[in-house]
Amino acid sequence: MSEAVRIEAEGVSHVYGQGGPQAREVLHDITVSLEQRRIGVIGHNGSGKSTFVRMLDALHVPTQGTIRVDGLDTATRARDVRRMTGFLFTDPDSQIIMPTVAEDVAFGLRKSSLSKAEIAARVDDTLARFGLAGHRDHPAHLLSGGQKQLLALASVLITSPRLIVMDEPTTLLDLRNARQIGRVIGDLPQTVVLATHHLDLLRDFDRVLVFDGGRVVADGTPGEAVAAYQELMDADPDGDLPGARTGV
Ligand SMILES: Nc1ncnc2c1ncn2[C@@H]1O[C@H](COP(=O)(O)OP(=O)(O)OP(=O)(O)O)[C@@H](O)[C@H]1O
Repeated sequence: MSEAVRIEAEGVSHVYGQGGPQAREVLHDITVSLEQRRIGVIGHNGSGKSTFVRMLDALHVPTQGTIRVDGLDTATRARDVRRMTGFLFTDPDSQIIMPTVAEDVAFGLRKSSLSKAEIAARVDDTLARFGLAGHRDHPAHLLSGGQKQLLALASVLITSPRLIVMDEPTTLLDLRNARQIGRVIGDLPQTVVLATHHLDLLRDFDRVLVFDGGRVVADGTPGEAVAAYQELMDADPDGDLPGARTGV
């Protein structure tokens, strides 16, 4: 197993629409240092989870403060950070690039030094692992929502990134496929950061951050974090709550 990728956020704030009439600060002065292999991120809808995890792949850069991934400042070394990071979006349509399922999975290897035969073998293995072998030549956009999420994960994993960041990757999945993703995540040798409302996926995680109103309000084991999250909900029963889904 490779060493965990260290992630350091120092005084990180983020404003959407900075300078404009709609400017809004949605992350406030976050400082955390993460060196575990499995990091969960939970919190209410709109609490800032997506904004934070997107920063780990330099999709957003902080308006104040710095994020370092493996020592690289995401604001100045975005390309290097992206090279080591695989990002899984909630909406799989946003990352399906190629017409067929097999072509989409192979896309990530287009710049590798592998031969055509080696790429084909890797694609076949990956499709089998995600239950997509029977859809090899299927138009990717015609898969079901859940199959598309599996395809998106397969396409990210085939490139073997050192850090995998996932933003609610199980929203469209049925129980069986959500469990499958849970197992896949459990077996990954890489560092994983997972933002999710599926709290059960985090059961074996090393560390879970709880976001509320753009701040990290709790940080601990999955048990501690989920308890803190439930306390938040109890304290604000009329808030805009996602309904913590369990049973995955
Ligand atoms: N591109 C954007 N422009 C302006 N505001 C945004 C943008 N993206 C997110 N926001 C706002 O930032 C705040 C945090 O959103 P974010 O998506 O990070 O929350 P979240 O915790 O991931 O929510 P959810 O659980 O619903 O996905 C929200 O109030 C949201 O409306």
